[in-house]
Amino acid sequence: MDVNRKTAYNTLLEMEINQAYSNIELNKQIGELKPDSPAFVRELVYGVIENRVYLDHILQQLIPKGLKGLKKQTLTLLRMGLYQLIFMDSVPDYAAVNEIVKMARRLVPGRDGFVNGVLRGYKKKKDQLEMPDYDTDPIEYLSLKYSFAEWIVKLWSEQYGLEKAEQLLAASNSKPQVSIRVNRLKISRKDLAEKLREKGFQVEHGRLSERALFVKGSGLLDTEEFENGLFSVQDESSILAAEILAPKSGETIIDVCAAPGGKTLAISEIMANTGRVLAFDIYDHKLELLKKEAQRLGISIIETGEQDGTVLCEELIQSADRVLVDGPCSGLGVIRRKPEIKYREIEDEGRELAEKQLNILENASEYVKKEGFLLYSTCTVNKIENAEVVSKFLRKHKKFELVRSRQLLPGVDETDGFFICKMRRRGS
Ligand SMILES: C[S@@+](CC[C@H](N)C(=O)[O-])C[C@H]1O[C@@H](n2cnc3c(N)ncnc32)[C@H](O)[C@@H]1O
Repeated sequence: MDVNRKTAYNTLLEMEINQAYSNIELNKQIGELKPDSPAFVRELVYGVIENRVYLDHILQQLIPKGLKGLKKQTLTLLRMGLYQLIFMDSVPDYAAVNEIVKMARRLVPGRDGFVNGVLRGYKKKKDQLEMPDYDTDPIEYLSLKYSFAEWIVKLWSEQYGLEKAEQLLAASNSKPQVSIRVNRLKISRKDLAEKLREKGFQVEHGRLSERALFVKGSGLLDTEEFENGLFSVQDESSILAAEILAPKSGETIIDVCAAPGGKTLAISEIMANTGRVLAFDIYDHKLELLKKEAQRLGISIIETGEQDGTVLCEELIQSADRVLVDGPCSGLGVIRRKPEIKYREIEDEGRELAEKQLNILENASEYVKKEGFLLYSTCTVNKIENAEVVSKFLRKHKKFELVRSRQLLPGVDETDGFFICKMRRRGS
């Protein structure tokens, strides 16, 4: 069996069966099976993930009984075969079909004839396949054009209008630029930019943050600058969130949903590693990465602890100058990095998550000292989880006032889709 396609198959099947994350699973499978062409594997895996809704729409038309009764193994092979036939010009059609049929013979015995028939059926029927029409059903049309679950297209068109929703869909399918946060405890932005340029990287200044750089070139994480903690890879939106929180040296900061720690570390750098940063998360093991990164960056002011943000911790009441709530969310702002989010189902368009987010925010607000600040952020583009959570909070908690709020959008701000809302606790 072709090791490249087998690696892609294992990754896609694990995602299908166990909801594995694409990047983690792909790296694991590449490490174990050692394919000859990791680039081919990546293209096939991400191609299938990014086009899954479209591929399934075509398969529905080729399989009279529909996809519901198919084994996950068979469906995965069909998606891989169809993706190669439609999108991979480098693979001849006969190879796309034959290789997948060979795999079917081994992996789903007895179903190879069916797989062969469906893939050959595509070649015969491809000009007769039906596509929805924008004027008749714009939601279904956009869902297929950009290969997104219909519920997301509907949600964005209700919240932003059809035109802006389409911009968001297109931008979410684009590749993000690599952005890094300069560790100004160790080096200035200008000096780091120079060092990286000397090594052949293309470097530009960030657009929103004074400590961000955009870097193009391969091997960034193999540089001595990375090893020595001169920078971290982080989207500019997250760096901006830490800058808007504006922590000062010597203050006490609480980060209630801190792992894996990107913002906690940015906050500590802004504080010049002076003061106290309490970093909590519900999963203790996820805080290990934060501790390791703190060492690499030369940060010593972070104290970590396992704590459920939905439970009020009495000891922390009014103990912090600033509190960050970067809570769990639907992730609709980071589809550029995690394309599988395009077809994940989320309970009640995010309303269930919003209840949890509000609960965590309310507890966290108790930790803020008088005249201190509270920052709520998410990596999603969904008003139910963003503006609505904050409005509910502010309506109920009159001792807090809004300072500023901003929804960053891919395609507009060239960042992840990211929501930042800063509030202040009144003095009396
Ligand atoms: C968006 S991530 C945080 C990212 C982090 N702030 C950063 O910048 O790297 C949300 C985090 O919330 C944590 N989480 C989920 N439910 C929680 C809860 N009830 N209490 C505390 N943390 C929770 C998750 O484990 C996850 O690490």
